[in-house]
Amino acid sequence: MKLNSEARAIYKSIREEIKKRIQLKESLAYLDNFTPTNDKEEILKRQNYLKESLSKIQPGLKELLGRVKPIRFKKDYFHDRLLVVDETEFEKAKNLEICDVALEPEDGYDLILSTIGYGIDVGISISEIAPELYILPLWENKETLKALSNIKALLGEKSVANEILTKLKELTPTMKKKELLINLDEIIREEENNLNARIEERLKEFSLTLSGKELLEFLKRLKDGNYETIFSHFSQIEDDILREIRRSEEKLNKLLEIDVELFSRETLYPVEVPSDAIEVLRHELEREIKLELYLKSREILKKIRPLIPKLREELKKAYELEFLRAVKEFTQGFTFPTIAEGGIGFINGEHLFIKNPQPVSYIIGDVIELDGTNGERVIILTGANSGGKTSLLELIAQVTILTHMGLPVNAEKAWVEVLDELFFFRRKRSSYGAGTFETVLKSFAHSLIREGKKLILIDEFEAITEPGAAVKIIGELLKIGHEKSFYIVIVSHLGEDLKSMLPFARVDGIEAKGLDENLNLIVDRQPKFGILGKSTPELIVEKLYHTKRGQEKEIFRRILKAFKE
Ligand SMILES: Nc1ncnc2c1ncn2[C@@H]1O[C@H](COP(=O)(O)OP(=O)(O)OP(=O)(O)O)[C@@H](O)[C@H]1O
Repeated sequence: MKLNSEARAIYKSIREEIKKRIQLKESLAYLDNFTPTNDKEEILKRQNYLKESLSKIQPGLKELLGRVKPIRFKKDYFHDRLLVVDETEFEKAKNLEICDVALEPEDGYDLILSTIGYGIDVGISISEIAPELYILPLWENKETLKALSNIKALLGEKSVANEILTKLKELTPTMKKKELLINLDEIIREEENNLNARIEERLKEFSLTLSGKELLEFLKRLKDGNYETIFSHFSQIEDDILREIRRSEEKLNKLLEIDVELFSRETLYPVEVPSDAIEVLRHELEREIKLELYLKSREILKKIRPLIPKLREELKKAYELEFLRAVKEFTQGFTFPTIAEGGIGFINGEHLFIKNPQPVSYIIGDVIELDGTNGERVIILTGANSGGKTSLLELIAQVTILTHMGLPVNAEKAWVEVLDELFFFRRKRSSYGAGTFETVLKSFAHSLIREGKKLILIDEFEAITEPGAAVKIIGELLKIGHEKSFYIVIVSHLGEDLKSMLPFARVDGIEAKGLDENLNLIVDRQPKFGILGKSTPELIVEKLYHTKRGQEKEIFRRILKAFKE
């Protein structure tokens, strides 16, 4: 379906409304499947798809879908492993571009994999050589897997995400160790501090026990040359310290699943783990964890590999679901229009961007029957200033565009004919120069050229030229439009003149009903069909008559009287 630039702006604002409700970037692409089309079958297909899918959307989905993140299995090069193969396999192995390949084992690798019995036995496939490529993204996206599983549960369906999560649990101890490795320094230094604090405590106690009577006893033994007891006394504290060191070491060994003497015994206070010892340990642990991670990943991948395509499907479905959820949120209270022949009509349409709008019913053509209408295709919309004429044109455009997108529309009921083109011409407030007049006139003429089914909405054209000329121009344009069976709604204050020129046209009027208790205009946004809209000057005069005093009041009384005669 073709839209001119201002109609396109309305389409864009509708798209924006849906877009801003979509939480996942990956769901945005689905919007492109709903561009306005003049293909009736396609519209009906979209309607059927939405009717079925929107009914599945439930309130709890928003939060769950918001937690879905893309799971990307990206190819990587593993510098930590060497694949040893024989000559016949060398090319094939190299072409995988996943890790170094050699004919003989070499030093400097954490993992040696081989097809010819040098290290861990593997076949030449990515899932055997680097199973982490699949397993790590899944592990890192456990939240997404949980969300997918809950989404499916909410829809009463089974999810492979659940199965994958169960299998991934086998990786938990290895991953915990990996976590510990990141904080290895802090863990060791913390234990070191604890240990030194405990030793300090012991030393303090020890010095206290030396005071007083015991000190005299000590001196006596010293005089007697009885060094043994003195040594035994001091070695007791040494034993105590060594016991504390072992306690700390056992704690660390248990935590890190190792068996090493970490603390140096050379100085007993303060004790310290030398930095290079930590580095050696880190390296050792890294190798161990890598191997463990590789082996477990391989094991898990064997079981879940067949589930990955289904998982991809589920993710795609989740993106689609999020798109549908946003559409449902946006179209709350809307209805699917009936695709009909003979024009555009709706009951209780509500403007998308006016807060608490008054619902308006309208008809162009003979798609439905409303009192006061007679199947007219060309309509002149007249009426009170700020009555809602522009807003009604916008509402007609919104209903038309939504229909052609295949979406439900913002009305209680609607009947819309499939159109080839939609034109919307806004009133150009900014300039009244000849340039503007010329361009506007050209684009009006342009809208009438091509054949096809068209809806042309024009907002107050006379604003850019003098009323006399406007009647002639508009009159002629509308005649051409009528001859070509286009649907046209034009906002104009020249209703009376145009009506006498164009017997085929209907003149509708939006009217002010009167003044409220604060003397503000009460406008009935619902146009009266076939009735020229009274403009509001009379009500303004009435307002002034009521609010002014003395001589001024008298003037307004006389004007008001003139209106009533
Ligand atoms: N159906 C509606 N319900 C509630 N408010 C509305 C409705 N239609 C229009 N309005 C409000 O009325 C005001 C005037 O609307 P609009 O600009 O469409 O009037 P207009 O008749 O085109 O005015 P003008 O005579 O200046 O061209 C706007 O603030 C709009 O939000």
